[in-house]
Amino acid sequence: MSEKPVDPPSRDVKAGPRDGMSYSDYLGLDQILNAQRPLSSAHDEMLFIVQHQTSELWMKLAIHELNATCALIAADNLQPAFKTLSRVSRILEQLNSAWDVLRTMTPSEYTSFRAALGTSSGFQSYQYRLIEYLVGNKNAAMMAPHANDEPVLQRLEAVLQSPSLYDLTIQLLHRRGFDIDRAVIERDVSVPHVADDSVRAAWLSVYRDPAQFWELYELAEKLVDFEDYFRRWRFNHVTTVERIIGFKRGTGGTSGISYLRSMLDVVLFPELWQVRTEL
Ligand code: HEM
Ligand SMILES: N[C@@H](CC(=O)c1ccccc1NC=O)C(=O)O
Repeated sequence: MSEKPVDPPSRDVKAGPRDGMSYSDYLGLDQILNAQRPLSSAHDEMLFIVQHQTSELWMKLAIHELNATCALIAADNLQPAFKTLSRVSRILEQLNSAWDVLRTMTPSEYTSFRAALGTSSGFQSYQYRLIEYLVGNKNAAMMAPHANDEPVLQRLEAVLQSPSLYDLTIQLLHRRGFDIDRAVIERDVSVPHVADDSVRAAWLSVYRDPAQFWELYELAEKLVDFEDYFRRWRFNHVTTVERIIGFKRGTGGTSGISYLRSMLDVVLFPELWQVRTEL
């Protein structure tokens, strides 16, 4: 019996001709695989570079999915928002597992090339800052490292001034009939949301009767999932840092461990955590 001929892959005519396009061309591997330029002869610097580059790629996807999630929630289109939010949590899981690779680097191995890093630091990751802003950890001061990069500054500023994932969720609660304080709906979105009784009361109603508010209940749990994974990322970071550089100051100019530990206290969706005590 002869085999059915395989159809050629479909082509997107908008993108123009692609004859002869290879795997490498499509993925831009020339750029990606030539972007590892160690500054020292230390063996482990390659690990350090690849670890950060892969993290930045996953962050790029997380931003793409978070932007989509925000638009979907604003449009009351919750089912697809659940999918994009789940994907973001899975990306964080990926980033969390990646710490296991970096943890194989000892303090002496890191010290052998740390000086080459100069004043560069993860503190200057604009994609990380975009994620923090998108999910509501707003702090205008964190734009300072990007003062000389106008396009990045504009992106950060736009997200800083836009409602976060949680602001949009609270607006959704309001649209679905919950009595949310006006001050919360009309708040200045460029600063972090502060826990509010009317929001907590709304979530309490949702959690007390999931069957009646199933979509909101599912959204709430997806948000808790996200924050849970994000907390794990922060914890993995601070623990790895302590293990590798102890209490040395950070290259980015912060106190290092004490600064990173203070970030463990950030609560993105406070009422969703508070409500648990009342159930
Ligand atoms: C040897 C490994 C690492 C060490 C010793 C380290 C150390 C530090 C320190 C000390 C800070 C505080 C800022 C400073 O003063 O520099 C920091 C911030 C940061 N690091 Fe790392 N880090 C490591 C790996 C990573 C990796 C793999 C990532 C992933 C992208 C990362 C992302 C960040 C981010 C985003 C911040 C800013 C955090 C915030 O402002 O809340 N770091 N890191
Ligand atoms: N802040 C780190 C340096 C560091 O980890 C780093 C340096 C350059 C690019 C990314 C980095 N990763 C996370 O902060 C340190 O103080 O050793």
